[in-house]
Amino acid sequence: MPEIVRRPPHEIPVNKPDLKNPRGTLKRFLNYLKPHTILLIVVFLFVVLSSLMNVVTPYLIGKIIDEVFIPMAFEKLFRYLLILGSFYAIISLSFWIQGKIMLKLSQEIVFDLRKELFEKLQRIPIGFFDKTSHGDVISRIVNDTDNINNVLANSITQTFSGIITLAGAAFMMLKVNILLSLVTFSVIPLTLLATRIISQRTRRYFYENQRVLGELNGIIEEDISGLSVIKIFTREEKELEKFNKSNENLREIGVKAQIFSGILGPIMNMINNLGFAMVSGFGGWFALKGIVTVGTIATFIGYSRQFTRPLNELSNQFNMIQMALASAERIFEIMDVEEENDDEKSVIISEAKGEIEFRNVWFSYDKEVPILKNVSFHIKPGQKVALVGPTGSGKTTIVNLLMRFYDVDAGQILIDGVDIRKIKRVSLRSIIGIVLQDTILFSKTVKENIGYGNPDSTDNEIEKAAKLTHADHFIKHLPHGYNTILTDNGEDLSQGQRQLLSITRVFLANPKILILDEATSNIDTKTEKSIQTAMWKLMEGRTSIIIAHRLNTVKNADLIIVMKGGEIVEIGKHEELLQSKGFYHELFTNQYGILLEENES
Ligand SMILES: Nc1ncnc2c1ncn2[C@@H]1O[C@H](COP(=O)(O)OP(=O)(O)OP(=O)(O)O)[C@@H](O)[C@H]1O
Repeated sequence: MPEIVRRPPHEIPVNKPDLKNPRGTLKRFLNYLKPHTILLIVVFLFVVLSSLMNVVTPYLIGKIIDEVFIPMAFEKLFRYLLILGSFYAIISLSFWIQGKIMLKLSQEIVFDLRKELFEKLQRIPIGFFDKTSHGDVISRIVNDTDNINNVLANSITQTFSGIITLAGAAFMMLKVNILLSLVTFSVIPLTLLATRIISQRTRRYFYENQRVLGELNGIIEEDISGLSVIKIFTREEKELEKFNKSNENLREIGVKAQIFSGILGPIMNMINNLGFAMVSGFGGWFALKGIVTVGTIATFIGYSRQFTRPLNELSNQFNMIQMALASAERIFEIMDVEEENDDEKSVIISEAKGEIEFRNVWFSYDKEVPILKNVSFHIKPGQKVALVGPTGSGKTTIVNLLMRFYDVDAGQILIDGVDIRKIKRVSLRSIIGIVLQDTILFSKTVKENIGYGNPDSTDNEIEKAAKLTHADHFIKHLPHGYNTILTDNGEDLSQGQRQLLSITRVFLANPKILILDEATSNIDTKTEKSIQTAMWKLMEGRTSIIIAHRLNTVKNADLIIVMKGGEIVEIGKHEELLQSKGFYHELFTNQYGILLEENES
């Protein structure tokens, strides 16, 4: 099961974003916004409109008090109320419109990003996943795009409107009364200080909270996937202890995080109230002295509220934008991975004969420790070749190279005399069929799974193939026969049944070259017999390489290639190799000693 690297939900980063190239990333990201320039301008205009109108409302309220209530000139009241009411209505409408546009736009952009990422994944060489965990890639496609979505939908407009409101309110205040402006501004340092101290702590606790949550998720995930092993080794108590410790940690840190984040609101309220009190106190004093009007005091009470809100929010929004940039950086990292590109002159092999040759092949996964050392062999069309050797000797690596999941460091691999680097990958891979030990099936119907490599095949062809491999028998007994939907890699089938399906799938694809990884695990004898029969049937008329674990296979093979430590140590037929009493003989008597004696007797 792939390890899923959990990144936090959009609001709280696990780690502080570590941006490598924020400018470059931003510039590149803006390209995704370019097609939506007109809509963005519309949104921007609405943001400016609503923010400016918002800034004017306290001024209007002050005016109503000074011009309507104080002189008791109520005939003007209706006009003012109409203006104020229209302002509020336009502000709300504008918020609604900008929110709607940004929501739609962010979904569209994220849809494109996810699509581009997934398409890219199909073109990335398999070697990429040796260095990057599956979980990390999943996290980039799901969580990082989600971060961007949230910032696009909310933070951009909020940041703009925050800046405009701050600047607008400051401008209006200074215009109306400088003295009261200074009184209102005097709480700014307190607001900034409180936000800074509390946010820093809250963020730290939230980082920690997410880390422990990730740890707990990891424990649960591992426990569920390894449940049978836990039970076999009776480790339930220990696992429970581990879980309880992590759960307790999460509780403690969760309480701290929530308490601290909850403190900010009341403290800000207190500072706001202090601001109100100061504005009212000084305002009253100034009013008595005739420096300001009562309306001006009301105006300033309104502004002091408008002023502190963006002050609190802007730093938060800035953090979110940074996080989204970090997410964009991680997404672009995948988009920049070098792709599997075919050489321009590469060819398509339409009628393959199935001849395979490895010529002095050297290969290493990390370009340091050689895994295959000067491997050479030649397989004639239609030959059945068994690949044997101890674990880690390089058998799977040979298959990986033949499929061009990796390229050789030195030497050549030829199919029908053509270097495989000169064959288009799609063509190469369609010549070769693989049946792996760890069968991969998809959450589709049995029928679709069998026809996976051959989507145009008819129901008749699928059933015919299944009959030939004897998979038909068990498929018919499934709840919905060929239309049964398999779940979670065919978890509801036995291992043998999964293998029979995978053999049938390759059968239908009808490749010229076949690679079979024989199952080593215990399958009941009846199914094993079916699988063996199916495999031999599949091999008819095809060049086959079998990573062999069974005596029957090696005995009946046309050629046996014996690997040891990345080298070919012997090549020959079963009897010849046994007689020469070399490594094959040793391997056999060690591994299959009893079987061999039984067979010989
Ligand atoms: N993706 C990889 N990255 C780095 N090293 C790898 C990778 N895959 C395999 N190796 C290393 O290459 C060597 C050969 O592995 P390979 O899987 O080819 O052996 P094998 O003969 O198929 O073994 P087994 O019979 O156990 O399947 C091993 O030492 C292994 O650790």
